[in-house]
Amino acid sequence: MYVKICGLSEPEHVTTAVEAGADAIGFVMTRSPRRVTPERAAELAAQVPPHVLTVGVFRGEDPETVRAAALASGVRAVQLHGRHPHADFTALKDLGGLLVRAVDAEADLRCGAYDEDLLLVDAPHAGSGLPWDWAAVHGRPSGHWLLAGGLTPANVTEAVTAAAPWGVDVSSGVETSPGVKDSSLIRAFLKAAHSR
Ligand SMILES: O=C(O)c1ccccc1NCC(=O)[C@H](O)[C@H](O)COP(=O)(O)O
Repeated sequence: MYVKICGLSEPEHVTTAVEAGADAIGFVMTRSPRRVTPERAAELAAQVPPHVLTVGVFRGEDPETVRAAALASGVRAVQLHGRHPHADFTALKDLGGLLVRAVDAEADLRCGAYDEDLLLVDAPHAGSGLPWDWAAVHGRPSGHWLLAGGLTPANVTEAVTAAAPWGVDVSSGVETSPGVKDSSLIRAFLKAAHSR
């Protein structure tokens, strides 16, 4: 099971996630309690070995703003939340990194429909930490896709059984309060997800 830990802002938590076997790490560079500047994301990304994907997370910014932040931070993937048109993905293709399209269950769930490499199927309000009806997407997305939204160390097994995703993504579920990550929760989430 592919696991992405999102919304990291402290070096300690980046180290924990890498050592506990995360496949990808996300840095939120849009309005959020987890927001980091591109410069801070660059410092954190410099700690990450090449086998772990670094992802810049955005919502609603225009492609040029996303491009500038991605280049300044050095992330190897860009994750776009919100109703971005196909053209925004096309415009970012030449960055050379992976493109992640983050959507809710009502959207087009064909991975690649917008030239993205990976689909992230999230709760209607990304980053809220609220669980949703994961079973509603069972068998619907095509290609490589991550399940997100309200996952925790305690419920990730149930969520994976319900939705049968290729991978999972967590942020709020490994926090003690919005934006404050916890190393023991990060380890517990990775252990539970990898036991699937
Ligand atoms: O984390 C945020 O505050 C955020 C704000 C705006 C767009 C995206 C945001 N987060 C995305 C993620 O961290 C994950 O992709 C996912 O939504 C995590 O969900 P959850 O575990 O429920 O926090």
